[in-house]
Amino acid sequence: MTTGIEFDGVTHRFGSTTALDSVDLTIRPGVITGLVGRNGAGKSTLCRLGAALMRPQHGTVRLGGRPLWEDPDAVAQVCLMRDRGSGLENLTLRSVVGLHRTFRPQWDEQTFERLLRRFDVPDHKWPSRLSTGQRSALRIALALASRAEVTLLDEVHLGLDAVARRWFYEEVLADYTRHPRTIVLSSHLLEEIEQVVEDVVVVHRGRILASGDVDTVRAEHAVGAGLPSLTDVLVSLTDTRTDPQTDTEVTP
Ligand SMILES: Nc1ncnc2c1ncn2[C@@H]1O[C@H](COP(=O)(O)OP(=O)(O)OP(=O)(O)O)[C@@H](O)[C@H]1O
Repeated sequence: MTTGIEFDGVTHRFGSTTALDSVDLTIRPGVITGLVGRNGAGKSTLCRLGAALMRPQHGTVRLGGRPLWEDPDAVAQVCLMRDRGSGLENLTLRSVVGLHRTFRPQWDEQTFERLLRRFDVPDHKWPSRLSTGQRSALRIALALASRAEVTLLDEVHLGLDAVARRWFYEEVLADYTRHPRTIVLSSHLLEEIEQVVEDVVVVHRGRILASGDVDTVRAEHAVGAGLPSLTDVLVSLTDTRTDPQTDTEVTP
């Protein structure tokens, strides 16, 4: 059985910044969801709360209906991989793999080793000595081989070159097809993830402006003939400018 994530009235602030504002959202179980939004929209905050890295200040995050923060078993079902701050830098590769072997019950060593080979990641170096793209590939290999019920990939592929990004999308789809589960891809590369995701969530200034299956969200924002791209949708929802006459924001 696959598990989804529910955010129920979640508000989270950092000082005077409201990163998430009364968010009600369901990430459907067993689906690949794209999490999109402009810089500072709240995507990483959603991911961190979805992996219980932080406790929501208001509201509840649930995994398969169970409050996540209070439930260590549920937390163990979530794998969040980010482009930074995952602690890789201070460990040897052997220790990193050892931790995954211990704490990820579905850990698949063969998949991990195959992905390191495909992305040409040297396995004799400390993660801190890898290039940016090699470190991204290592994180991707760790996340996919973990086979967690819920996998959150927060901008994890940004360091990859164009060819490696194509492999990344192939690998995510292939692994998902063999082992269907809930995967969230947070990314600014909208045209690329559009090929891979089934659902999309648009976040802006801590609020959810649109969510649902990609074609429905695109159809809801169609202007003329044909469906707009996800970039068009994001622009139409968030491109605010200031009117110099009134000093107020206008949306085109
Ligand atoms: N640790 C923190 N301390 C203070 N403010 C923070 C912290 N983390 C996030 N914020 C603020 O919360 C808001 C949401 O940030 P978040 O990182 O979730 O956005 P994002 O959508 O992931 O952005 P980006 O696409 O630029 O990575 C931003 O205004 C950010 O400055």
